[in-house]
Amino acid sequence: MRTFSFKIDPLTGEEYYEVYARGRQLLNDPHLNKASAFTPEERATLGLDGLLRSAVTDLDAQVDRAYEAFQHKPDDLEKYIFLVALQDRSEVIFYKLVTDHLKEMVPIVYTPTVGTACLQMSNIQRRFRGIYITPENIGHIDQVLQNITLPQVSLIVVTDGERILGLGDLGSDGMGIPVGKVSLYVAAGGLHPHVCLPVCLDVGTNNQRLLDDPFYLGYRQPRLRGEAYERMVETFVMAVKRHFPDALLQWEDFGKGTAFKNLERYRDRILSFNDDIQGTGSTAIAALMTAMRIKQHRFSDERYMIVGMGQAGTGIAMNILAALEAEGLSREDAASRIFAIDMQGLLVDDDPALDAPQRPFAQRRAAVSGWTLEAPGRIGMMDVVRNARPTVLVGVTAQTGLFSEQVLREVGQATDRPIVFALSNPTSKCEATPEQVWKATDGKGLVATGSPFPPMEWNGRILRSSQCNNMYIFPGVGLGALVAKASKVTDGMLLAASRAISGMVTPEQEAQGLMLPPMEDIRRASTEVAFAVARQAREEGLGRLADDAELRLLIEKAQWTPHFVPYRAG
Ligand SMILES: O=C([O-])CC(=O)C(=O)O
Ligand SMILES: [Mg+2]
Repeated sequence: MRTFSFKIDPLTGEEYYEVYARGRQLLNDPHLNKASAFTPEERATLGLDGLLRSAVTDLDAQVDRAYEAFQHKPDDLEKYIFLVALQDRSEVIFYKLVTDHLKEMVPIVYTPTVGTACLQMSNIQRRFRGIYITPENIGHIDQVLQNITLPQVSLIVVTDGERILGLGDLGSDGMGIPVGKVSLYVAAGGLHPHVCLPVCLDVGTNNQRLLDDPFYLGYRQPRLRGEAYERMVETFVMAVKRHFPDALLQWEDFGKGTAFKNLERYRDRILSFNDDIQGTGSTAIAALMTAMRIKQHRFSDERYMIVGMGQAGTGIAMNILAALEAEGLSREDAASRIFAIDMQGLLVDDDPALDAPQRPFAQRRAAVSGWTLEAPGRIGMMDVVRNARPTVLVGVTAQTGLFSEQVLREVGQATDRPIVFALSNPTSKCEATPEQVWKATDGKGLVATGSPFPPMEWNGRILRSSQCNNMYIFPGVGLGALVAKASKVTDGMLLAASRAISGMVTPEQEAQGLMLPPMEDIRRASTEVAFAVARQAREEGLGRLADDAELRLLIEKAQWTPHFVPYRAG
């Protein structure tokens, strides 16, 4: 049942909510609760008399008070728990706090702390957010979607929890990730919290720790697989299409096998994209575009080693391939510059075990048959480093410290400015810290990581690493696609997003080694991405036919900043 409607006073043009909820119900609804900021008039007319303490404060004072309490929390997990509890009390106070202190808050509500939280979700969770769909309730999915109390659903982030960050299968404890992504859609992208829905497809888990944990709150079964799984996803997607035909669906942290399938199966059928394949791939290529400017190189001047051909590795490899082809290289010539390593070692074209996403990135056997190997057989990372002498290193393996000092040193000798992307999340899974890269390369490495790291002083200079995280892409892509009323998210739209992000990096930032805008600029970055995406959608004939100025205005109008709207009793 609706608890309020958004209205505009025809006489004054004032925006307000006509509120049907009263008293405790109002205070218990995080979308409506203003807590001590309810005005005396609202208190009198909405049944709040006596339910609040005497003082009437404004939003700024509420945020100051919350920030003070936040700072007293002893560690990051406690800070996370505090912020989630605040969000459960009042979305507006929560988002105002997060946007006012973005740099400090993002690593708590998002990567890396959200990873720590997901590892203990069943123990720390107080209230549930979003919706959980299981093999038991998928049969009445229409009822489930009717239980959503949001006034409108425009944006859905969905996971099945199989590959949460670099932490693996966390079942529905992984719901922390869609919740965290939604926080960035609002704080960075500017979407209204009333239109964003986190969803967990709780199909069970193969994580024995969770299955054995008496406190685990998820669907306590081994993962649903095969046709039954695919049927469930199809039923979900069709229900989304029926109930929220204009919404954008973001696929998040699925396992590799299902992620590629879902993306291909649905990318032309509904407005959707995969954050881990396309979002991470687009952010990485944006950072590489900047790196080429810094080095005054073309993509074809570099040799690329990608370790870990999961979703991120494959997405990045596809974008590098496209960038090389855009410089005029043939597909074959372009692919020969990419050395992709997965479980079996370097991907080589005579390996019968290659899967479809790996195949375009396999080296020709003839190209590597003359290599000197550490041991015959499998071609390992060190063999590639020694023989191919890569100048760009991308790690997406969830293997902590994989890029050893020796690897980094050798790459440092292959080029003036080695480019090292150690992208696994959270911090505990990083392949190499920026400090390790700089120490091994005499401060010359251009470094990006998935989780944030502090800068470092080196011979009197400040060196900075970039947080190459899909947070630079997804909020703006979602906003831009929605504002443009695009029917799908295309590769062209994602490329436009990457160009916009790279274009924001200033020469001063480049001089410090930054390849992406600093995190403090994430809101502006999202606006630029949204504009680039909407414009590209128009160029491709998939979006609104508005001119650039109109698109800018539409985006500006769509972006919400946290504030309270006056309430009138309805
Ligand atoms: O959530 C993040 O920080 C980036 C991401 O999508 C992942 O690591 O799966
Ligand atoms: Mg992800």
